[in-house]
Amino acid sequence: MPAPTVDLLKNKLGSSDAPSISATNPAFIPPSQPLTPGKQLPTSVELPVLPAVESAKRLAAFAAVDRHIGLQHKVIGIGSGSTVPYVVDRIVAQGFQANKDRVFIPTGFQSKELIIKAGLTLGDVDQYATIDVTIDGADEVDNELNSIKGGGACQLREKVLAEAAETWIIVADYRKNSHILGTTWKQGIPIEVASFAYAKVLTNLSHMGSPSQLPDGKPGLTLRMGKMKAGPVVSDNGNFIIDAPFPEDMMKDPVDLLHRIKMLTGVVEVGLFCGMAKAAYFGNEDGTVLARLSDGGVEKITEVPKTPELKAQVEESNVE
Ligand SMILES: O=C(CO)[C@H](O)[C@H](O)COP(=O)(O)O
Repeated sequence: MPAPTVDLLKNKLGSSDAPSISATNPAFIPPSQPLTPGKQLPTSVELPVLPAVESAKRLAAFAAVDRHIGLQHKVIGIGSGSTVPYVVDRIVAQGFQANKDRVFIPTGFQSKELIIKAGLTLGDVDQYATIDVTIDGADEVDNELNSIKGGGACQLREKVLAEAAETWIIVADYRKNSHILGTTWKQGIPIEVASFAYAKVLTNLSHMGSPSQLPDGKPGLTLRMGKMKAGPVVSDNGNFIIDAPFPEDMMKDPVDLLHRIKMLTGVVEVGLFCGMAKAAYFGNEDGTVLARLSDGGVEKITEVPKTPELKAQVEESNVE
């Protein structure tokens, strides 16, 4: 493993004259907390008050980091979306000692920026083919912890990092917790395609049963178009994105659907992640977190501490 940029980390994480920048909001600069061994540890951290859904995302992210990112985890995958910045915030809150010899692998432009702005060490999956833990968001999660991903058009790298990870964890708010995929995420399965092949793949998907219009009159099978940009969305990998909804009876068997779509020539990756997650954490509006595990176990976490316990443990053990 290459040596981490300790000086950069110290600046961002540990020194009192360089306050850490919040990954959630780069413009929010919390009071600096010296993390130097031997200094008194802060007992609590004031977290910004957030709207209910944001607070739910933050809780899920904090609980997942606390449970799955320990000192032994040195190569960590960072997913994409609006929940993941809280994952980075919590990792940063574990402190300098915990982070100084870790490397972080992004799933796209957004998470790369998060990693860099947090002062963490950036790596890539071509350097680290095996990742200890990847934590990522999801657009919807079913009973079996299968998920739809790609709302942010990052599903190719997200799936590579999910597959490379020994442990892949989902973080989301309560709205993503479903029985059957497509119940709440109605815009369809995000499919990354080679740009020149999009028209052929659209035709293939239509023949497979993806409707051009939804029952409520909203658009069905579509090439995803840019906002504030004329033309289609182009992924971080230079490809187009198709959103393909399917009827409920087809969504009930996401593994079969995944295999059928993946076999279409021109498809690069499908935003169906089946049988990959070890656990999913759903933050609730009431301040609790629902953890659903791949073995079918369910746990309600009633309290997520403001400060990660790991930070105190590591720093206490380093007190001179
Ligand atoms: O798959 C994704 C990006 O491609 C995201 O993880 C997914 O869209 C969830 O995002 P958010 O946390 O904003 O709900």
